[in-house]
Parts: sequence; C-alpha cells; structure tokens
Amino acid sequence: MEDRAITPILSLTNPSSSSEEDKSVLQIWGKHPLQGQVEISGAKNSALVLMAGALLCAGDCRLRNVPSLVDVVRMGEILSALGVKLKWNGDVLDIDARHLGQSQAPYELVSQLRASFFVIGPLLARLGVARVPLPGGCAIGARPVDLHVRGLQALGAEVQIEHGTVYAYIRGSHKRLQGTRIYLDFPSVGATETLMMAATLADGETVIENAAQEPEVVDLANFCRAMGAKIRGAGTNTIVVSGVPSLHSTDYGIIPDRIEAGTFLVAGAITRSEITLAPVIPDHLTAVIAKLRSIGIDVIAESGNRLRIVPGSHYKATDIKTMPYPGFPTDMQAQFMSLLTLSEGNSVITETLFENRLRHVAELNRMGANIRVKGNIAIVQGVPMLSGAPVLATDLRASAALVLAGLAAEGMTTVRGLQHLDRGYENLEGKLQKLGAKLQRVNADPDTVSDTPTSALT
Ligand SMILES: CC(=O)N[C@H]1[C@@H](OP(=O)(O)OP(=O)(O)OC[C@H]2O[C@@H](n3ccc(=O)[nH]c3=O)[C@H](O)[C@@H]2O)O[C@H](CO)[C@@H](O)[C@@H]1O
Ligand SMILES: C=C(OP(=O)(O)O)C(=O)O
Repeated sequence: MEDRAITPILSLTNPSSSSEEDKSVLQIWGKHPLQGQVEISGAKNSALVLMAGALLCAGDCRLRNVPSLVDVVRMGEILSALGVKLKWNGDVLDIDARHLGQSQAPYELVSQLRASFFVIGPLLARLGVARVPLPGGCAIGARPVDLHVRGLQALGAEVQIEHGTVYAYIRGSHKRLQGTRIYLDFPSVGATETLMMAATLADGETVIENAAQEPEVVDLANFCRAMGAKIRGAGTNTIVVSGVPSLHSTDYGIIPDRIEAGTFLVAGAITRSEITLAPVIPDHLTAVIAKLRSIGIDVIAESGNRLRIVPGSHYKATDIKTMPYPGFPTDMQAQFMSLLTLSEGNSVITETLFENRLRHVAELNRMGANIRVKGNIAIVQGVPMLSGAPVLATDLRASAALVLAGLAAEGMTTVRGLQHLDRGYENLEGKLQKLGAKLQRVNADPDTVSDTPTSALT
C-alpha cells in the first residue's frame, strides 16, 4: 500500500508545531454567491477517538472516510510512538496495533492535541498500564480530565498524577479492569468515550450513567461492536458494556462530520446562496437546522444523504444556548454568531460548555458586528453589513466563524492563525472555491501581500 499523498492543506502547515502560529493568511473577498454541491468529509471527532479505539484490537483495523486533518496526522504520530503500524491510502487508514508495546504517550505529541488523552482507556485495557501526560487546557477552556480519571478508578485502576502525567495501572496479576456502575457528574463526550473503550475488555458489566449521547460516541460504540465488543445503549444516557476477553479486526467507515456540514449550511445562509451538501446524516443536525429555520432559512433533506439550504429573504434574531447533544452544539456556536451579526434584532448566545469560547467576538466586532459580552453570554445586535478587515483566529471554530463572516463582508478579510483551521477542516478553502467563493491562502506576511486576488480567482 502506498503512503498517503500529502494533501495541499497539510503541506501548508507544519504538523509538528500546532502551538506555533501559522504564518500564512487567508484572503477572502466577500459578497460572492455560492452554488453547487460540497462534499462533507469524515468526522474529526469520530476519526480521532476511533484511532485510539483501534488500540483495543491486537490485529489490523481499517478505518475508511478518515478526514485529512492536522489533528489526524498528530494522532497518527501518537499511535506510531506507541509501537502501532499505520498505512495511509487516501482516506483509508490501516492500523495494526498487534505490537502495541509502549504504555507511555510522549508529552510533546500529547500536549498538541487534547484528543490524544483518549489513548489512556485502550492502553490500560490492553496493557494493564498507561502513562499519558495531562493534555492541558486550550484556547477554549481549562478542560480537566477528572471524570476520565474517576471513572477509571471506579473500574479498578490505580491512578496517580505525578509530574504532569497520569499513571494508571491495574493491580494484581489478572490485568483486567472490573466492570462497575459509573455515574458521570456531567455527560462528558471524552470521559464517556474513555470509559466505554476501557470497559470493552473489562471483566463483567459496566454501566455508564449520564453518558454523553453525541453521534461520535455512537460511532465509537459501533466501531467497537464491529470489533466484537458488547455495547448497548450508545446514543442514550445509559450505556451498558459487557466486557469480552479480546477484540478482533474490522473494516469500518466513519460518519460524516456534522460540524463541517453545519459550517457549510451557515456558509450558504450567510452568502444567501442555495447549495447542497452530501453526504450528511440529517438527524445529527436537528438542533442546527431548527435554529436556521427560526432565523428564516430553510433546509431540505433530499435523497442520497443530501441537504439543500434555501436562504430566506429576511433573517431575524434568535437565541442560542449550547448544550450537550441533542442540544445545540458548542462547536457550531461561533459560526452561528457570524450569521446572527447579519440578522435583524438582538440575539442572545449563551455558551455553557466551555468557559472561554467567545474570543471571536472581538474579531467579529472588528468587521463591524455589534456584539457585547457578559460572562458566558454574548448579545448580538444585528447590523446591515460587515466590512472586511484583518482578523485573528483564536481557536478552531472561531477560525471558521471568521471565514464565514469574510464571505459575507464588503471588501477583503484577511484571516490569520490558520493553524487552528487546519486542525479540523479538510481543505476548507478548496471546497469553498469550488462553490464559487473568492479566497486564497498566501504564505506571506499580511502587510506585504497584494490585496487583489490572483487571476485564477477573478
Ligand atoms: C475530540 C473531541 O471529541 N472533542 C469534542 C469533545 O471534547 P471533550 O471530550 O473535551 O468535551 P467534554 O464533553 O468532555 O467537555 C464538556 C465539559 O466538561 C468538562 N469536563 C470534561 C471532562 C472532565 O473530565 N471534566 C470536566 O470538567 C469540560 O471542561 C467541558 O467544560 O466534546 C466537546 C463538547 O461537545 C466538543 O466541543 C469537542 O469538539
Ligand atoms: C473543540 C474542538 O475540538 P477539540 O476537542 O479537539 O479541541 C472542536 O472540534 O471544535
């Protein structure tokens, strides 16, 4: 099998330096209508946890529909550091964790990617020991891992946190975790996933109560079941896992990315364009579609897993409160804020998941938006227009929000901080260009780049 070709998006950034600012900028010339169909990639948040989940199997696992993202490349580096063999072929990834021999995930890699902490459950279940550095916080919040740790302790693991590393091990010679009942104080996606993976190889039955119900949790459960795990209830608030001694090889396709799909729905809405998206699972976007409708935008489910967005003539304000699934996703909050800046009236956006996820407000205000922040609440007063400006992306979804605002603004917007965008969007600018948007990435100091598009874009 040949090595995966480096896609243009990955070649623009250095995958080994997430914390470093990407020097390239995205120039966007707004007010160009979009048309056509966009292809939605595999879900980032499924791909990352399924890659960790593949460690549970002492054989080969094939993952299909793996998105080409910097985060996925980094997760691959972490698996390689644990002794796992990876082979890429386009969007197909073969993972051979037969020789998983290393229980220590390297700090330099873990510190770049929160999802890397997911390896703790499978390492513990397979090897009886795991040493994983604390992933640390990130731009959107402190993001502790106490629920993961408490759950693993309930499963019988000894856990010590020393020198910034979580050291978990199973006492005694049996080397199996013990099934138990775990109530999560909060339906954390990551903790549910960690505990579900750990429980697949445990001795006896584990019940996870107040579990997260996100589609990516269900995707992980389905992947584990395809490897022979016994899991029921994923997608509800109670997950029951009956431990088995080992898991076997499988071939599994990752679900489409509902957040990428939601971002393109907003791209259609904010540019007042009718576009279609495929493949999507409309049920995963219920809360997002309901909010688009209350703003005045229709979304039509068509055959072939397609969604068509039909923009309305008049957009009105709406209130949004981020909630665990099936509530409105925090990962769509920033993109909707861009849309609401251009919707008539006052919208109240309440971010309940992460304590620092409103940093895009200042940047949107630079573009002429009228947004005030009080604690975790943003009050967006709709304005008739946005104007292009230089802006800085502070996290993944903030970067998407600024690109969306740039598509609707008068004149040119220059987005910096693209290392965030590349973590989670596969070739966003290529997909937007195909729909007719005028934008280009330039590898240069924003002060020296031309403010007219290259001939290919005009
Ligand atoms: C790779 C991945 O799948 N990332 C997603 C995952 O992140 P992640 O799994 O980190 O999100 P969680 O659901 O765990 O976090 C939700 C809240 O719970 C808190 N918490 C979490 C765990 C814990 O042990 N203690 C604790 O206090 C967090 O700080 C946060 O305030 O779900 C989030 C919520 O939908 C999404 O925004 C992320 O895109
Ligand atoms: C917050 C996100 O991702 P992560 O949990 O990987 O930081 C996101 O996808 O918006």
